Amino acid sequence: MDGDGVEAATTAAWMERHRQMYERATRHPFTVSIRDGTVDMSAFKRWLSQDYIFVREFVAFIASVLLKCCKQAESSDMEIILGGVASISDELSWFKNEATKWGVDLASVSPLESNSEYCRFLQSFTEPEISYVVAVTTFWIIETVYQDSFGFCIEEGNKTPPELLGTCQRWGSPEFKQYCKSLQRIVDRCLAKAPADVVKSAEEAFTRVLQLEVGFWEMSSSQS
Ligand SMILES: Cc1ncc(CN)c(N)n1
Repeated sequence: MDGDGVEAATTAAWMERHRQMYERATRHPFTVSIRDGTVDMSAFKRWLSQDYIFVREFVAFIASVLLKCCKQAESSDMEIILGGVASISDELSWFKNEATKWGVDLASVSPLESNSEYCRFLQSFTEPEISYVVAVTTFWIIETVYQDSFGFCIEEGNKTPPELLGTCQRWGSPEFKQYCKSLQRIVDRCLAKAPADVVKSAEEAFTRVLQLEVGFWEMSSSQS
């Protein structure tokens, strides 16, 4: 509690507690190399093709968050999460267009190990035992890592190659930042009412996403 008796936001406290891990996920050498203009284009293309596979799995994940939301949450949450479902269709088309632009054949791509691991994690959310609070926390931090990572690539002083600005704006835009903020408000509201064991599981999911995101960037940079 702060001096006014208001509960400090839990997500802000986690960001502080796990700051190093958060920085590793959002200031990874791969995305920093986009910002400083030294990105290896074969790594970029690998990221693009692997992320297309990820996003296809992410569709089912968001659908599972929406389902849990409809069963357990306030109706205003549903409209925000539904916005995420709507924009994912656009995201898939975007990946297909980019792949054509970069000469990447999406049909011949198989998931690399770190991607498969992340996809298995997403699939685990279809289990009905996983609560809405943990699921929406996971959704928020997955989106936030991309928002922060790519937002940095278009901040002042960037040397991002012009042909990659569209990619960075996709997740770094002020609109997407606002979307992530609205998810964060949902998460904080839910966590404030959740029992301690659920808050603990949500924090574990938060740190797990940060690890998986680092693994995803590493895989993109090095094909491991
Ligand atoms: C690995 C990963 N993490 C997050 C996002 C953002 N939807 C993404 N496309 N891919």
